[in-house]
Parts: sequence; structure tokens; C-alpha cells
Amino acid sequence: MDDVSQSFSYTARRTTYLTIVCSLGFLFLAESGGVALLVTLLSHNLWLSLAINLSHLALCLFIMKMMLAVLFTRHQLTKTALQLRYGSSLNVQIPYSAILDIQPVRDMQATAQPVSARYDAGKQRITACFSDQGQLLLRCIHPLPLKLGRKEYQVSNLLFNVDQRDTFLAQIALLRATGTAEEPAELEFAPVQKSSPAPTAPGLAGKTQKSALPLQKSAIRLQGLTRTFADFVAVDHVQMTIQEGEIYGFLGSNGAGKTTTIKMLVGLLEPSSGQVWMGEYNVWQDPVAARALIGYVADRALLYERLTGREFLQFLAQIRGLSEELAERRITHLLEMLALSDQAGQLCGSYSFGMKRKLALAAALLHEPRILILDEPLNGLDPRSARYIKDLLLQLAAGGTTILLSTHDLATAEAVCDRVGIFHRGRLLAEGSTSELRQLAGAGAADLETVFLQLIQEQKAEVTA
Ligand SMILES: Nc1ncnc2c1ncn2[C@@H]1O[C@H](COP(=O)(O)OP(=O)(O)OP(=O)(O)O)[C@@H](O)[C@H]1O
Repeated sequence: MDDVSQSFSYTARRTTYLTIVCSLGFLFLAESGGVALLVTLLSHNLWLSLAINLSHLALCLFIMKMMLAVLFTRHQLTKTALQLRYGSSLNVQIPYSAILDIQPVRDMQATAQPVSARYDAGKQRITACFSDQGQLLLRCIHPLPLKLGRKEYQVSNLLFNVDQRDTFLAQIALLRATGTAEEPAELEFAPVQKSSPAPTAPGLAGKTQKSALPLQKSAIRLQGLTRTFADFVAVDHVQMTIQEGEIYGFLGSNGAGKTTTIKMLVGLLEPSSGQVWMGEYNVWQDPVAARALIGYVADRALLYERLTGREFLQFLAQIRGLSEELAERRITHLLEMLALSDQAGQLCGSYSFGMKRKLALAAALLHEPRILILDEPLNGLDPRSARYIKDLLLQLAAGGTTILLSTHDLATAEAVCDRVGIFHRGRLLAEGSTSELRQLAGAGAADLETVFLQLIQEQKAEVTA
């Protein structure tokens, strides 16, 4: 087994539990002892009474052992996996790479059940709790075959308790970040270079300056992505890789193909050819798993006009399967963060355009997606809100969220994006950081606007030549 980084027990209410178990054990022992004594007196058979007494004692010890076992809960964080141990029936290892997320919850129902670990086939859940304090719900990316007792089950999520829940979450977040970087064997794709030029950029390939990145997982990958409408090629063999935690901007004039590309990424428009991956999932072969990773804000916000802002978010939280308590906490936080708290009780239909966009962003962030895809996120926002959203995007990316946004606003791209991809007539003309693109465009390109116009000009010249 790997080195144990930290181990967590669960002791809340241990004394109360121990008192209850001991009292019950004592009562059971006294009662069964009385019955055994009665049998001895009535039967006058020494061997029979001895056998009855011994079997009662064995039964008592067995029940006590079962009930006390849960007190020896011990969860360990190793370099690559979380080892969950609860009583004598559950002892499983879950690799960090298999974990979708871990959320604090409070499921009272779970603790109203017997204390032994159990499996719920409907939810594909193992519940290993004996208190509603310090509960965590771990969701797996894929159902995992895990053993409970002697049986193996397909498990999508596990409910368990830990002491020091916040420390546990912080520690596991750290280990997941470092643990995955130490697992090159699990990388779906070879490490790529930050500004690998798009093969669909004739005449420009090789011009971008490459800068090597530390080993990272790709969050989004497009391979030969193409979409035609009748004879018109709206997106033409686009090839790109976006790394985890990167902010990537799609730049391009009207009709360049940005929205069409985004729609294919989020599973709304089927590509004519080519492939798209979100993390390890192919969007068109494994759509449910891929979409679970994404938060998406369309260029036109679609809201339920007859619900209030808060009701709309509550409705989406239910669809996303968030517990009521967690949903309320996140909704309140997001409404505050996006300065919508005062309007949360008003109907969405009465919201201004900018407010609708902010509410759509809150909706996309509800399930804390690993990948955020935003089509023109700053359109229609006042300068203060726009500034606020930009800061928020930087914060999210610093926390590891991958962000892909499309924009016409070159200043935004320059201020926020790690890299930009310039689209023109459905093709990815060039990509790189703004300084790389400036170099690419040659002397005199002082800003992204000059680069953008120059690249498009070059492209026109190439087409006419
Ligand atoms: N459903 C459709 N049927 C036919 N043509 C379409 C369809 N959707 C998009 N197009 C065409 O594909 C091209 C790319 O459109 P897209 O919306 O992707 O551009 P864009 O870069 O997002 O533009 P903008 O910045 O103006 O939003 C356009 O010429 C558009 O007319």
C-alpha cells in the first residue's frame, strides 16, 4: 500500500453511542441469562444448560462486536487513493482518479437506519454512517465494483462520516491534485505543449513559440471537429487541446464558427465529423458522464420566466441531485457572489438582460463543474459586473476549473485568458498566449487587436494568392 498521508477517524457522539450499546448489551445479557437459568432449573440437565448458556454468551459477544465495530472507523488518505474503512464489513480503496466529487451533506434518513454499512441498489450507494454529523457524499465518475462484506456491488456513491471534515476535504483536494500528476499511466493523452499550433492553420504552423508545461491532464480535446450545414462548412477540422485549469478564449468575427464549435462541445449539436472529449469522456459516446463535468452558459440565457431566481436555481439543484441543504448553501452563496440576492425573490421574466446572464452563470456553477464553457459571458453586462465576472473566472481557474469562453472583446481575452484561439471562417487560424500571438504576427503588433486583424489579413491574402 502507498504511504499513508493522513488518517481520519469518526468519533462524534462516540460516548453516547458506546453508552447505548453497553446498556443494550447488558440488558440482553441479563435477559438471556435469566432465560438460560430458567431452562437449567426446569430441565435439570447440566449439559443442556451449559450449551444454552454458552450459545447465549456467544450471541451476545457477536452482537456487541457488530455494534462496536463501527467505532473503529478509520479512513486513510494515501498518495493515490482514499481508503474507507467502516466496521468489519467495509474496507475499500477508491483511487482519486475515480472520484468525481466529495460534498458535505446531512442525510438524517441515513442515520435512522441500522448502523452497519449497507448498499442501496436504487441509488447505487453504500451508506457507512452512524451519525448525521460530519457526513460526506463521495460520487464516483463511473460506478466502481466495491466489496461490502463478502459481496461485490457496483457503487456510484458512498456516504460516510469523518471528524475534521474541512481538513479532510482540503487534504484530499491537495492529494487529488498532486496524486493525478503522479500517475502518468492514467493520462489519456500524452502531455502536450501549451501552444501547439493548430494543424488547420496553414502557413502559420510552427510560428507560435512553444512553451513546455508541467505534466497536466487535458480537460478538453477536439480532434478534426467539423460541422457543415448543407454545403456550407461552419467549422472546419478544428484541432485543439485545453489543459486543466486553463482559461482559453475563442476569438473571431461574427460567423467565424465559435458558437457552432461550443454547441458541439457541450453535446447540443452533433459534429459532421471529428471527436470531442471532456476530460476522459467522449462527448458523443459517453454524453451523460461528459455533461456531468460541464457547466455551460449559452449566448442567450434560457430561464424559466415564471420562476423566481431562487426557485430557478432550486429547480436546477434538484435536477443535479444536490441535497436540499447543500443546494441552499450554494444558492445563497452564488446569489450573493453575483450580486443577485436582492432580486432572488423576483420572477426571472422581470430580470434585465445582464441579470439573466448572471443567473445563468449561477446555474452553471451550482454543481461546481470541472469545466466551465461560456458563450459571450460578458455580453450585456455593465462594466462593474463585467469586472466582477472576470475576477470570478480568474478565481475559479486558480481553483482548478477549466474555462473556455468565446468573446469579441479582445481586451477581455487579453486580461483573462491564458491562451486564445483565433477563429476565421470556421478554421482555427492560430492559438497561443497573447504574447506568443504578438510574436507570431511580427513586429508592430502591440496588442491582440492588431494581431487579430493582421492574421485575418494574412489569411485573406493566402486564399486569394
Ligand atoms: N443551424 C444553422 N443552419 C445554417 N447555418 C448555420 C447554423 N448555425 C450556424 N450557421 C452558420 O455557421 C456559421 C458560424 O456561426 P456561429 O454562430 O458559430 O458563429 P460565431 O462565431 O459564434 O458568430 P457570432 O460571434 O456572431 O456569434 C455562420 O455563418 C452561421 O450562419
